[in-house]
Amino acid sequence: MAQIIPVAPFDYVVFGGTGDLALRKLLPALYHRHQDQQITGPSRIIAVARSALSRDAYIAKVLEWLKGQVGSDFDEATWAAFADRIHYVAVDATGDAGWPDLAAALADGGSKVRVFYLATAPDLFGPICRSLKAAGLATPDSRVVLEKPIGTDLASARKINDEVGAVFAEQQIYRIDHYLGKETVQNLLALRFANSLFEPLWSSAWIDHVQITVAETVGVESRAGYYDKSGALRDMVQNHLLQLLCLVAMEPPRQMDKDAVRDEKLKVLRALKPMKAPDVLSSIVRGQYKAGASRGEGVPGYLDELGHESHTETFVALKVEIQNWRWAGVPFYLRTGKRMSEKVSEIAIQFRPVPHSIFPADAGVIDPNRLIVRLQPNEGIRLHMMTKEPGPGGLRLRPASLNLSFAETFKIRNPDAYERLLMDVVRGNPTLFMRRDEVEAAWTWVEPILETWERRAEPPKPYVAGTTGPAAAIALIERDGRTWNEEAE
Ligand SMILES: NC(=O)C1=CN([C@@H]2O[C@H](COP(=O)(O)OP(=O)(O)OC[C@H]3O[C@@H](n4cnc5c(N)ncnc54)[C@H](OP(=O)(O)O)[C@@H]3O)[C@@H](O)[C@H]2O)C=CC1
Ligand SMILES: O=C1O[C@H](COP(=O)(O)O)[C@@H](O)[C@H](O)[C@H]1O
Repeated sequence: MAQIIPVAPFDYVVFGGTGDLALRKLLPALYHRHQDQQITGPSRIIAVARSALSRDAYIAKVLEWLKGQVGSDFDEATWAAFADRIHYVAVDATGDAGWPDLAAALADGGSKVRVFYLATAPDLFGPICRSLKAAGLATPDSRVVLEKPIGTDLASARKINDEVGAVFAEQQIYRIDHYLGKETVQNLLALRFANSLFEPLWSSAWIDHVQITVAETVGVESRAGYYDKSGALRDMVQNHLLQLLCLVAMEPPRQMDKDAVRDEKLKVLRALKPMKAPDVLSSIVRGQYKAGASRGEGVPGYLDELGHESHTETFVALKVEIQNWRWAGVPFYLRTGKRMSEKVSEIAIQFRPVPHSIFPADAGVIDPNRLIVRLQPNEGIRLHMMTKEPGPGGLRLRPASLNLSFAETFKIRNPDAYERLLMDVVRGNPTLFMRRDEVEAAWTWVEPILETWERRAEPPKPYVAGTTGPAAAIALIERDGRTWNEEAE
């Protein structure tokens, strides 16, 4: 049984409270934390949105979504107590309406931790923060959580950071990247820094290359409006995939502390080899899904869903290099896409072959070791090794795996990333959140790619929905004599 340490009583003010993110992720995460008795005393969730809704109507909406999201963890008694914590205030973030009501709701809050979670479009972050200040609600101890995306390029990210920074000090600002809250992503830190086994091997001396894959089976569906202005590079690579890369590649931080960890990640981002125009053409593949099949059912293409022509990429594969002593010459292959053959997020560390084989040729081929960190689904860690095939006579080598399945080992529900992150904000621990300089360093690296794409105005390569992406992505890695890890679980 995991140890649950209750957090101090809080007022969580969720802007965008009627939105998809709040209803699908944030409220269910808070429900689970409440159910596990981590949320204490008079803690409240104050949902804020434009719609004129009564508290009862909002609670009914939450209930409808929650049942679908938490499944068998739903129970009436827990829900009744959780619903008591929920309040709703209609506020227009870009106008004057509703702010006095929010101030009145917070006035009887007592001395609780105050968190403003901005689950809205990022162009509202500045106006919301200014209004919070004008209404006297942004106290020196309160915290603000910024959902991704933080801007669409470096200039817009800086503008948002400046606007929010004019109201809140950096230590009050929590820029969320929910991948950092995933259990297996934190396990990557445990794997690297709570075991002495891997660190001596963790460099170009022993590692041939690294692959990071985040594949989804879903299409863009109801988020097409947002997604078409974003694309896979902005939506997934600039944040989630680069954060994963940082955790694989960073030097050991001196301690698990907010600045020690974020300083090391920042060094990696700054060491990424810049993508000049020729590199963009040779090292990156953009794709867009056409109609196909997903889990046995026909699905439309991206353009059919969107209803107009678009060059936005729904898939991207990149070969990335890190210019430092540890990683010189070790390619990091990243890929992410929508409407892929299966939902899988994993990191594959491919070790170098043995320097010399002592075995006769008929013993079989010696596959180099491969370490797979599976982020989702079937979270766990697998180490592929060579073993001797059992039996007398001769000596034949066979690949086999050491398999650590988290579900089988720990037998507890795998909490959603938001559960941990929402509680970390209340605890005042920003280690698993992005600092301003990290976000801006990531945009600095991504921006020349976007500029090259814009200048060339080439359409992305088509791929059939339900496949592993465009053929050019396979060629990207095979040109180097390597292959994507597609092994089945
Ligand atoms: N959905 C997801 O899975 C993820 C979303 N994000 C990001 O989070 C943000 C929110 O996403 P999502 O929930 O999907 O968006 P939705 O469009 O579903 O929700 C937007 C929310 O913002 C509110 N809102 C809009 N304008 C105003 C305004 N002027 N004043 C007050 N409230 C306003 C809406 O209120 P009302 O309904 O009353 O108009 C609604 O609650 C986006 O930036 C998105 O990119 C990030 C990661 C994942
Ligand atoms: O931030 C985002 O992440 C989701 C994928 O998250 P996961 O936890 O389901 O792996 C992605 O679908 C979405 O487009 C993106 O904005």
